[in-house]
Amino acid sequence: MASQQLKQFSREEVAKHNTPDDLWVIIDAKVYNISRFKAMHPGGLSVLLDDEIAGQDATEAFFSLHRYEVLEKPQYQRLVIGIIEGEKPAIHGRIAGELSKVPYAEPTWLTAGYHSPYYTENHRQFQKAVRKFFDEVVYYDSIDREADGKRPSQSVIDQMAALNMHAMRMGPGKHLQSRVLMNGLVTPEQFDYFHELIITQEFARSSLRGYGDGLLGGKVIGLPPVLNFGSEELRARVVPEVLAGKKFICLAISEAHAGSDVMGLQTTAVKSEDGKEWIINGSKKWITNGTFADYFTIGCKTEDGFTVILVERGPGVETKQIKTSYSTTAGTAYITFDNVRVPVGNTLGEEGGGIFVMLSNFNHERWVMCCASARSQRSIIEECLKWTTQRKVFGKPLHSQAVIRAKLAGMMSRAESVQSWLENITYQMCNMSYKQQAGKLAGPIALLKSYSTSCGQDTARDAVQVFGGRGITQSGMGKFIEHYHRTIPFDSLLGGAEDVLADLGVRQALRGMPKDARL
Ligand code: HEM
Repeated sequence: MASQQLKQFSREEVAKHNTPDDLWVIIDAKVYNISRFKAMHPGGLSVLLDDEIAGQDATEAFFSLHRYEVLEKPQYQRLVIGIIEGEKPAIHGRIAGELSKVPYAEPTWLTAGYHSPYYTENHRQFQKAVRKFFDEVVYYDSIDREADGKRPSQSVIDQMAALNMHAMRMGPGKHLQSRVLMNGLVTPEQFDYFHELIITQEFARSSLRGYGDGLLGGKVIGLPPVLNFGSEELRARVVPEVLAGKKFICLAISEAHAGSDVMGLQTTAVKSEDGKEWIINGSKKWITNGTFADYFTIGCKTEDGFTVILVERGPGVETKQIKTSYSTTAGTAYITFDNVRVPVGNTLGEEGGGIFVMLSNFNHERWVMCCASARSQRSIIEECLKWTTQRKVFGKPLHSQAVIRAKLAGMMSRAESVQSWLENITYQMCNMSYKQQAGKLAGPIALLKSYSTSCGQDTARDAVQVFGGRGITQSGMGKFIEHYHRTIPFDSLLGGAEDVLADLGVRQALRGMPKDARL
């Protein structure tokens, strides 16, 4: 019910209702009758009967123990019986599509009064529309699916397809040609890596981690080899249905036997006697979206070395769910291939040229992960700033403690540095060909990925300290901190382990050392 239609009460009137059988409280100007609810209150009865709560203004006490969303639930909305005369509710929760005013909760380009050389007016309009879409369409599905572990709802996938969001998540390129993007807000020619960064960051902001990967993360990494190295026939058949969200694809490289050591993989592909088919045997592990994928972009050992092949789900392909520390909505799978026959035309790139196919894929994949990591860190800062402001210790807000402020300083500095470096690299990507990117950016992107995920891990650890027990509790005030802390190791492993990537970055740099340089 709108505030103006509510019955008005004076604070003196509310104060009279302070007994177990007749119990009212005021929260943010609204009057709640909790006489019947008190017995069901998850926090117990006694806290509600306290002299400072019963019949009193419990706003501060309430917000130091509950998230705003508790008040939004229909079963609790029903407890509202009126409003304090002459007052209006002043506190709000999430407002779909809006920018946050909490410091550091948005990157500087989205913060009032700050400037950026990278983003145009078109990027700004695009960001607004994308945020509104993710807040309205994705957020609640993300919470529900993360909880029940089912794959992202097809209705969300379809709504994204209608805006050509699946195509945009593949970055700029020919696959966008003649598509209407975001209801025509950006043309395929205008669409650049900053538009893609916006999609990835808005998505990371409004979805939980397992869901984030579940919502076609496999396509983001599994489709590029088809797009860039598949035959025309294969592309014409596979790409449209995947970008329409009708069929699902995943990238299957790592195995129980090997991960970063791609040459140590044991899945084999041998040619049939007539040379027309590959016969594939082996297994793959930790494959995102594998449980529901129709297509598998897989790395195999072949006579000439390492070859990437597109396999379609069919006889001999079996997928089993792996339970990881995030939800099964990501569809993480163990996959077995037993004498799977695939036309040789499904080879992606040259036979024996799989390493090149993989390497050219890695840059974009890792950059996407950096976009998401930078954005998730900000969401954690927002949670921490709100919590340390509303939580009182020794009669003062939690942030009055210097040790807490020191943790916040670390979080803010890390998020800002990751975003600034990311935007610089994104700008380079906008001005380089795909080939130039492979040559010049493989090192910097590897270093940035390693740096941003290690920043994320530091921020997760600090946030748990700031939230205390709530930071390890799956419901209530710290639920997003618990989730972040539990799932952050994914960021630091997917797309290359942190240490391996840091080393790759240095080795790439050393390759560019001038021979005549001396101290
Ligand atoms: C309309 C009024 C209220 C409603 C609908 C309500 C609802 C809830 C719900 C749903 C929870 C558990 C969910 C969660 O973890 O967030 C909870 C926990 C709790 N509530 Fe309330 N509550 C109300 C008022 C109050 C008030 C006035 C106090 C007074 C201090 C209070 C104290 C607590 C405590 C101590 C907990 C346990 C918190 C924890 O486990 O960390 N509640 N309440």
